[in-house]
Amino acid sequence: MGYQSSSSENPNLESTLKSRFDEDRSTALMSSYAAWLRKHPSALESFEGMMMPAKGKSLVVFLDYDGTLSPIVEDPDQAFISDNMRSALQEVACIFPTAIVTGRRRDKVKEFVQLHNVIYAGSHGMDMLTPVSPLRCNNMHKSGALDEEGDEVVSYQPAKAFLPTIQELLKVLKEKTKTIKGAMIEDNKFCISVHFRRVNIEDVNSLKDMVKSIIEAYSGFRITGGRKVIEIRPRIDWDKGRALQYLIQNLGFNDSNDFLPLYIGDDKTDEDAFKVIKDVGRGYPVIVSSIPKETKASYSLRDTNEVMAFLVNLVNWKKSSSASN
Ligand SMILES: O=P(O)(O)OC[C@H]1O[C@H](O[C@H]2O[C@H](CO)[C@@H](O)[C@H](O)[C@H]2O)[C@H](O)[C@@H](O)[C@@H]1O
Repeated sequence: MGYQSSSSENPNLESTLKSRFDEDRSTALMSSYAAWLRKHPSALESFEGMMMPAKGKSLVVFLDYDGTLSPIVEDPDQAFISDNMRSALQEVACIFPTAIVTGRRRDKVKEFVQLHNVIYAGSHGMDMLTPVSPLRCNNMHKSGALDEEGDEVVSYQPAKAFLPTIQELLKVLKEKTKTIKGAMIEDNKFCISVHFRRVNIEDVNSLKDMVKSIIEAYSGFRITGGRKVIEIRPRIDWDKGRALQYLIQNLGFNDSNDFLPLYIGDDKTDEDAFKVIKDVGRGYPVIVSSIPKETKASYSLRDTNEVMAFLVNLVNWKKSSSASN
């Protein structure tokens, strides 16, 4: 029998095997992504067909923030939106009623986005200011809150009664999680995020257990998950799906068959909004993902660059369909 060298005796063999393994893995990933794409076609590649039913109807645009309008980054405070994305969004919002529905606090996202003609629904829709009159297209870069600017707004904050306990919880979480390096607590006003993106992998479960045991003492709260984040929210029947329904009604579209909701999001919490659109039976739930994922969305976009290209397409589509009428 011939002698067969093992990979540990032969570093070249080891690296050949590794690169073959990597190739095999990326081929497998590519083919599973291709299979997933058949079920959730690219909203860019399907754009023309997708927009056929939208001719003559009002499109209402809903967008998540992190992972949709801004790329995922290590530090949540550095999740800036690019100037190009801002311009695309500004144009979209000039044509279609547009809302950003985010898990973050409303004022924080408004500070990032800096557009005046967009509705901001913060804390997973638990903090909404909706305009009484249509949003203006001038003065897009005003940075103050709508009410401070003198515009009439309707405020909806279904979890207001939880604010004192949320403040108490913030203190407890900040104090207790100090022992876990990299853990970060974000105050999202009506909910709290405990970030573990920068926590050592071996400490993540301890952090999760710690948060779980703290929240067990607060029966009015529940835990949900996002991208390397534990989210703590008041136990009320409200989520991004309910926020979408509220906004549709508030914008005056509820009794009309002539509107189509479009919702683009990347996270588990966006699934509630996808479900509402699926239940309505018309409109466009679009997931942002570069890997196959269990989702209720009908269409997909790979990343924030594709989201931007899609928004630009929307503007051009509207301009050309208006010109041909
Ligand atoms: O509903 P969203 O707008 O998607 O907000 C969900 C959470 O987004 C932010 O966290 C995520 O993005 C961070 C910046 O890219 C990233 O560092 C973090 O790991 C992600 O989970 C935000 O900071 C959270 O408060 C939101 O709950």
